[in-house]
Amino acid sequence: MPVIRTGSMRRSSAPVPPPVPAFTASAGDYRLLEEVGYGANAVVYRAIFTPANRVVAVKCLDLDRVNSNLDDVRRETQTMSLIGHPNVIRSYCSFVVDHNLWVIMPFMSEGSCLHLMKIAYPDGFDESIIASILKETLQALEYLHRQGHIHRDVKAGNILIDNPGVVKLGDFGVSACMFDRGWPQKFSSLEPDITSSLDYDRDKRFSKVMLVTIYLSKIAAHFQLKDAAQLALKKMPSSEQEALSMSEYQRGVSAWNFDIEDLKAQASLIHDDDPTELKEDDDIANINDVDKDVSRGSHFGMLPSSSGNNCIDVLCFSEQTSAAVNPCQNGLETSETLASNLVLDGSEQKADELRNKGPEFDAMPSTSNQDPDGKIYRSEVRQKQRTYSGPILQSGMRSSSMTERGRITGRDAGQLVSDKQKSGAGRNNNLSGPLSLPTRASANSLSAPIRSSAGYVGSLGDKPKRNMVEIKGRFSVTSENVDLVKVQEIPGGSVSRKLKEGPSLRKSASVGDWSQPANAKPMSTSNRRKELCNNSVSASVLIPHLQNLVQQTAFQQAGAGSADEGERSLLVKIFELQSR
Ligand SMILES: Nc1ncnc2c1ncn2[C@@H]1O[C@H](COP(=O)(O)OP(=O)(O)OP(=O)(O)O)[C@@H](O)[C@H]1O
Repeated sequence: MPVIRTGSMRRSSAPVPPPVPAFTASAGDYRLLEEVGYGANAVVYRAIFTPANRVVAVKCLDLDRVNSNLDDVRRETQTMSLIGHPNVIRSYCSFVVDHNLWVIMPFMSEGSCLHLMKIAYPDGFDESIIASILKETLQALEYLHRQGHIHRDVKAGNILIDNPGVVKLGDFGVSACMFDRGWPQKFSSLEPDITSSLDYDRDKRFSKVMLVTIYLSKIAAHFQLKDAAQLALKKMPSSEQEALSMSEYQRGVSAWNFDIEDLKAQASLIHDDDPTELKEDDDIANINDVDKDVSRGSHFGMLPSSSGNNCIDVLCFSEQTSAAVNPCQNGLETSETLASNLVLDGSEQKADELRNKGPEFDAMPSTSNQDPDGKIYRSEVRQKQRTYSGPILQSGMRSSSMTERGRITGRDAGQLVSDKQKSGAGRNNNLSGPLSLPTRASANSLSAPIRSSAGYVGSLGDKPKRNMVEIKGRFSVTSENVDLVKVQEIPGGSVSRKLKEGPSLRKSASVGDWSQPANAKPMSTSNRRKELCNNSVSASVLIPHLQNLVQQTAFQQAGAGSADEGERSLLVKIFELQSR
């Protein structure tokens, strides 16, 4: 039984392939063995290339059947022969035999993901396996997109696996070249409903986001096939079951619930001339560089700009905030420093707010008694804050390795995913793909809801435009992390209001007792600094947590429409947090 070993999918551990012999375009040189798969237009055989005694796959396309669409055949063979990427299957050569076109390609011994699921993983792959396969598949897609190709048929049956765990994307039968008829048309033909009337200049970043998301959602939906066991038993599904399966797939895809206008609006906020922005073509490539950035402290390879950019990058913000609220480690930075940072980045209003709250913030009561091991805790804070701020790195992803998490987490993709999550959170918590929502549904109180530039606020239907402008860049989170009042602004937030006003606040405050006591005396600057040094840890930890709780509760409320239930769950989560 084939085993997918996620670790073995790393290229470094893959054995060096033998040199490719000169394959000939002569049918006599190939001995067809067994049939290994078939699709709409082709049968695929395992075969031996006898001159070199080399195992290959021969895809026999029935030209009679594809007669009406020879262009597609030409495109497929052309594309495959030009491919040069370890995650994309290439063709060694192709030639016509009778009414068939033979395409000679590397033999992928484990077959397709669909095939594997049928025979060995009837309930679908584990999340870690999915993550690995997705990573490799995204690399393939990133390469293809750079070359101007759109695959248009990404599915489990077209993701092929070789013995040491090599993943290759195959089947270019319906792929499109962006340079053929102009980009927008091609892109529209990918997902006509979604991409009508795209303007290349305005929407190019959006397009990248869309492509990645569409692919992710489709792949994820495929990996969640639940009828694979039945197929494995070679039972034909009944028409009802087939319909059910199809609807499951469609839900898997549509659960992303694309809000095109919102995405376009966000895309248009990103300035391409910003030096800190990635080049357009580097967006997806950046996905692969995440690991390196993690070690440098910037998860997504997006560095914050101090020049008022509109970069949607909550992560980098979190870095600044961590620093700012950890004066012990980074020199003394108080609310004034935070405010300056905000001004630097063009968020004067937030800066003013923060200045006004400066004494409050600076004089937060001590929790040092409750945190005797403050230093260690503080160092954890930095890490945790980073994690919370990542657009896609949330609770479930934390359980898998940072490497895999990061690689699947592009800034734009994550942002879009977060948008989809926020918009669909109330309805379809389980449908947005195994990489995020299932874990989110079961998220504990510490998991950060995925955030985007548009923010959860907009997603809940309260003045999305205003919120988007407020939240763009990294400042929204900054102010929320240090400014508890911000929590109150969450719409539908009867819970948050209660959190502030009601006894539950007092209770939850016992976690870190971070609220300013009414009778607190003003402290001297040095005391305040010491206190801040101690308190900032709990404040920086607690506030985002509580905020996340509130967000989650707000999501739940939006879905369930039950304030009481949301409040109860909030209390439960606060209790969990407290006990940690
Ligand atoms: N190189 C290969 N090595 C091993 N198996 C392969 C290879 N290529 C294809 N297969 C198997 O054959 C099946 C059909 O191949 P392919 O998808 O290329 O055919 P198709 O007719 O283009 O299919 P579709 O209906 O998706 O268009 C795949 O799902 C896979 O199981």
